[in-house]
Amino acid sequence: MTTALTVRTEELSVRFAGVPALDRLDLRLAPGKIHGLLGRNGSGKSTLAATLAGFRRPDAGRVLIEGGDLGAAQEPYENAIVTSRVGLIRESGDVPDSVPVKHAVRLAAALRPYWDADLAAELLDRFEIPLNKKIQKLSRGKKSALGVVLGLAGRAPLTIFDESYLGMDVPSRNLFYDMLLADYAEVPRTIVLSTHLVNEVSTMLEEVVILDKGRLVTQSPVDALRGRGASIVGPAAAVDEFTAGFTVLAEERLGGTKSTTVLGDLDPALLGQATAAGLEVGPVGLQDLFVHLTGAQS
Ligand SMILES: Nc1ncnc2c1ncn2[C@@H]1O[C@H](COP(=O)(O)OP(=O)(O)OP(=O)(O)O)[C@@H](O)[C@H]1O
Repeated sequence: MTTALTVRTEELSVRFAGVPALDRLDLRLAPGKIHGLLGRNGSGKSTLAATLAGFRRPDAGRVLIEGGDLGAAQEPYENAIVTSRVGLIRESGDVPDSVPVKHAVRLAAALRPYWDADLAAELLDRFEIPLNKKIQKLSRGKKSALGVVLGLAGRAPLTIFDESYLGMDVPSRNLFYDMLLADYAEVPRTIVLSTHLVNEVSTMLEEVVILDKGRLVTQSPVDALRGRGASIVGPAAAVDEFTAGFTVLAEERLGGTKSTTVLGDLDPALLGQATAAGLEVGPVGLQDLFVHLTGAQS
């Protein structure tokens, strides 16, 4: 039985040639949730993922992983007990690619204490990955899919997908999201999805960590983040009048109808005004907030 792990970082810093890739991060990833690790290119997502998985030693501060069958908090670096329970799936694959797929599957089965062979067989079949083909002969998408299969079937109590599915086409990515959600419902574990495809994963996420230039921008439950703003939809003139005093994150127009995303709290009085003006008020999109918080261009 897999048991989810809790992750904490304390003042975690990682530097390359003196330049910080992670800068004094204090995080807590609650057990048994799907966390989005979001950030623009170079914001430190891969460095954080590798450090959580024990692939990299912090330059300062520390990573602590606890709970499940690990018990008390332990640091992952050079710790075989912890690293066998943490699955990091990167696009590079991290498997020797001169061997056939079935060898990589056997190796993963031997290394992963919670490996599920039936799930692996089902996933290899669903993603149409040929068992006898050498990994180096697989297409980029199939290589990514193999990484995803090994990551899901490993059922590691902390499983981190570091943009490992980006090489896959849309139907394959959708299959990955469906299989992840189905298996997570059956065997809860702590999942981290590192990505900049915010829209694609936003409905799956329960918690979000946003990095920018190695710093923590925010860590928050998704619902709380969505509550930081609102989208106002209705006749363009009425939307413009209502949103005049707000910080606008995004605007979209279709004929006479407009949708404007604003930052700020809409109290009941304002919500009443919006309804009276014939406007619809919805939660803010995660992508719009991400763009705003990281200064990215959509
Ligand atoms: N091995 C390395 N040597 C030197 N600098 C590195 C190394 N790995 C990462 N960096 C630097 O650390 C910073 C963070 O990189 P990182 O790969 O963690 O970001 P990321 O958010 O995963 O980016 P992306 O979305 O582009 O994959 C960047 O400035 C990058 O250039």
